[in-house]
Amino acid sequence: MDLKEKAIASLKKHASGDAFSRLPAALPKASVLIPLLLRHGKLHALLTVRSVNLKHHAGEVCFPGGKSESGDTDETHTALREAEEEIGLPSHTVQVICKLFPVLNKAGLLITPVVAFIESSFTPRPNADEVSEVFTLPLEFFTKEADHSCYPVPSVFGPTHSFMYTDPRTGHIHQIWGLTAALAVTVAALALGKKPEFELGFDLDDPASAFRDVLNRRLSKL
Ligand SMILES: Nc1ncnc2c1ncn2[C@@H]1O[C@H](COP(=O)(O)O)[C@@H](OP(=O)(O)O)[C@H]1O
Ligand SMILES: CC(=O)SCCNC(=O)CCNC(=O)[C@H](O)C(C)(C)COP(=O)(O)O
Ligand SMILES: [Mg+2]
Repeated sequence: MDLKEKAIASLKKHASGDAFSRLPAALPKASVLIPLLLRHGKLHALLTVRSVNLKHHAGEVCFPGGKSESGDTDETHTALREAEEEIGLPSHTVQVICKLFPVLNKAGLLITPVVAFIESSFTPRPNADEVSEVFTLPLEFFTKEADHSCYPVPSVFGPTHSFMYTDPRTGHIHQIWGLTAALAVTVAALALGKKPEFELGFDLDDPASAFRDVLNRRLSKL
């Protein structure tokens, strides 16, 4: 099996399917698309830098995504629609792999991560109202200790991860932390089938139970 097929098989084992579609309907929902691509024979992930003019998370690094709208048929539709709006990613060129476990953020938004492969040749067209920059980086970056640090503040699971990535194309230094870092670390570990050099905070063979525990704990506090 090649790299991509291996990643797909491994990610699919952790698909949440529709196990969470019966959560409290009143919860506001959002989706993020975690776009993977092959570049120079390696798996890469695509991230965006949010416009400094946004009300929430201004200037922060995140995956394409946003809040669910009434016309969306499901979480995947939300993720694809948002990615098309934010970076001009045509939905029909996207190979959706699976949905992962939803996470509840501090604002009470239930966020479903949707993992997908996009074409290696994709050229982003960022919508300047929402996105100031788009970059890709090797997924294995999120398994390495070199540019990683940890804050003893609880995040999605375990402590808050933070990475400093220097983009060799632009020289820009991006901080990737919090929710986005937690998702990147999870997808890197699952897709590459590799434990990170730092403490992951959950069992790589059974991330579902860790995610379910975190979600139930958060839901019980609502
Ligand atoms: N055309 C537009 N111009 C400026 N901001 C927009 C916009 N469309 C959406 N937004 C804002 O962009 C943010 C992300 O939206 P979405 O959920 O669709 O990704 C939201 O703001 P905040 O994140 O500041 O609340 C939303 O209000
Ligand atoms: C809660 C944290 O961890 S903040 C730390 C770093 N920032 C992030 O990880 C960005 C997290 N936010 C997002 O991904 C988006 O705002 C999201 C919650 C998906 C909503 O999308 P939208 O703001 O409408 O387009
Ligand atoms: Mg958005």
